[in-house]
Amino acid sequence: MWTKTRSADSVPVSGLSIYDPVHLGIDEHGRRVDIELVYRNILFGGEPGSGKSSGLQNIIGHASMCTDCQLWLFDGKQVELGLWRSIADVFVGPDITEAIDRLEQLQKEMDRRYDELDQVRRRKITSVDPVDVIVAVIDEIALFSATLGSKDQQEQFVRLLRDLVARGRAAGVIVVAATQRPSADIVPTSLRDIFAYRCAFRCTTEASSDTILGRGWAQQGYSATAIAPENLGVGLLLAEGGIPRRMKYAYLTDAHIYGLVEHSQHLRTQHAA
Ligand SMILES: Nc1ncnc2c1ncn2[C@@H]1O[C@H](COP(=O)(O)OP(=O)(O)OP(=O)(O)O)[C@@H](O)[C@H]1O
Repeated sequence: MWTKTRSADSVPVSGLSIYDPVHLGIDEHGRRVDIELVYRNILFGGEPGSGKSSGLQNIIGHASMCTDCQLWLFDGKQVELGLWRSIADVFVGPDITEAIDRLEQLQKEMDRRYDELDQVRRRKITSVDPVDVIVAVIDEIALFSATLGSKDQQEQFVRLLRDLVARGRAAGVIVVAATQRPSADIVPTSLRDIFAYRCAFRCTTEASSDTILGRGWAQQGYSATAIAPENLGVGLLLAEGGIPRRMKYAYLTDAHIYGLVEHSQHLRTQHAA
């Protein structure tokens, strides 16, 4: 059982809250990298096979151990997030119509929460409120915004995504998104800039790296092109107002995920009882 006096290098696996820091990995000095995800969003980008899913899996792993959040998984590739399917509150495969329906549902829920907050003259939900934080994980953005469906549907998907990233935070809607196509058509500046956390895994060009981190970082020496192809799971993590931090993500094997899923089912059943 996790207690607040745990040692600095252990990672709690039970009794977590989505309001707790989320462990992602270690930096190049061997220090833990934990992020405050609540009230924020995170974007992962990098070439195929660079390790982006280890970023997603760590966040889902944390959320799976929390009884104060819902997991909404949008898996354009169907198999990337599939291991978590049995504990997901919503699971959308490569189906643009369903993805749009679900994002609209999230948008309505966000607006409903803002109406309620407004009525009680508050600006954001907190851990004492009896509402779940919703963690919406989208892998891969490009499949929904540029590959599946019609142009109209793709544009609608991007509009909804942008609105949720821009306005969802205080209403307890967190967007975690990944793309293996870090280009301006998939991640326009207006979308990129509203993610508080951005992480670039290995990229082939400085322009791609800047597409994720923000213009100018490559010129200042922070380019994900410098990550060697064999350094899987290494990324440059940028937090609002900071400088990119090179880090290595913790890696969850399939066996770890099976274990977490089983434990999560147990936690959720206990919580519902
Ligand atoms: N943090 C990590 N530590 C060690 N190895 C890793 C790590 N992350 C990924 N790998 C290795 O790299 C392989 C590819 O990683 P992963 O599937 O996460 O890449 P990806 O960027 O999500 O790929 P895609 O763009 O196809 O979704 C994994 O199967 C694993 O072997």
